[in-house]
Amino acid sequence: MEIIEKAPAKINLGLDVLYKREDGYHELEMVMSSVDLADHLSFEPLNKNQIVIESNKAFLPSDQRNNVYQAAAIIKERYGIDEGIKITIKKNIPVAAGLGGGSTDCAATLRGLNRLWGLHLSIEEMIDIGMHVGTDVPYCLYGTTSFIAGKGEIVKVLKPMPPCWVILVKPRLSVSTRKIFQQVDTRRITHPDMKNLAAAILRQDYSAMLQYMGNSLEDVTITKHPIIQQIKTRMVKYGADTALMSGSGPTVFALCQKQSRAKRIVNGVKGFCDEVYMVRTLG
Ligand SMILES: C[C@](O)(CO)[C@H](O)COP(=O)(O)OP(=O)(O)OC[C@H]1O[C@@H](n2ccc(N)nc2=O)[C@H](O)[C@@H]1O
Ligand SMILES: Nc1ncnc2c1ncn2[C@@H]1O[C@H](COP(=O)(O)OP(=O)(O)OP(=O)(O)O)[C@@H](O)[C@H]1O
Repeated sequence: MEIIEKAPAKINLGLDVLYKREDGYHELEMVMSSVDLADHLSFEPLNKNQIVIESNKAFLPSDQRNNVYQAAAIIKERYGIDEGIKITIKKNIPVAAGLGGGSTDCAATLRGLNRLWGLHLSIEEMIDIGMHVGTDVPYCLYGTTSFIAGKGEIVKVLKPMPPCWVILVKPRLSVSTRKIFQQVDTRRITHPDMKNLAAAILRQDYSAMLQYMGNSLEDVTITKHPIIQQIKTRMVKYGADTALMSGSGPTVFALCQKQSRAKRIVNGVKGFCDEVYMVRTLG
């Protein structure tokens, strides 16, 4: 029997870093949503008691460095599963981009193995395993517009964000989330208002949502990579309602409501950046 799971990319409509915690991580408040750009994972039983990872991207690790491998290994150990598994990842989400690719693959693996092995794991158990792999995994397990707090483990589902077009632009550079957090000085960064952002989404108020969107990490990443600011400026010039960096970057996303305008933005950034996606929000 083969099982398929879809793993959608996330965007940060908002990200605020409150303070550095004693455990070295940062206390966050975020609002995340998912878009219809997704990896596809398939799960097949193996005769040998092994975890085998295959993917369409040669540069992705296939051993314990892969988030998918880590999730499968924890499940096998915790629940004493003596069965082998082959997991094939069709990677469509850009890697190390701020779009949560590794975390969403991990969440899809928890869902897939839960089904395949009939484990009946609760969402709390899956969140507990997921937090050992990545702090965006709890959100990805829900995968629907949410307010997130703590290190990433507290998820409060909101309503779906008001539907619109999302244009994703990934400049040709990779950003280390850990290094960006190391450079954050919480007294000097901006602190976007996540509670009002969540309230705007609950009211389905598109213009208030735009007003409260913001990302505390943007200035830190832009200082290292000014091209991110150039992409933002270009997208607004071509008609975006707003343009913001996702996560720790470097991907920038723009929002707009009209398809014709979304196409104009895509044409305006193509040539400047070659990795451009025009997608919809997920309901
Ligand atoms: C910045 C975000 O993309 C926002 O969505 C995520 O919080 C990052 O999630 P991720 O890519 O799954 O990253 P993780 O592997 O969990 O964390 C990478 C590194 O970011 C830093 N980190 C992450 C989350 C957090 N609440 N505080 C932190 O300081 C830590 O140094 C950690 O080692
Ligand atoms: N299944 C996977 N998909 C993508 N990256 C993976 C995976 N497993 C491990 N990695 C590693 O994780 C690192 C970060 O990749 P990922 O795409 O998750 O970053 P990201 O989009 O910036 O995440 P976030 O937005 O949560 O910070 C890369 O160096 C990559 O090699």
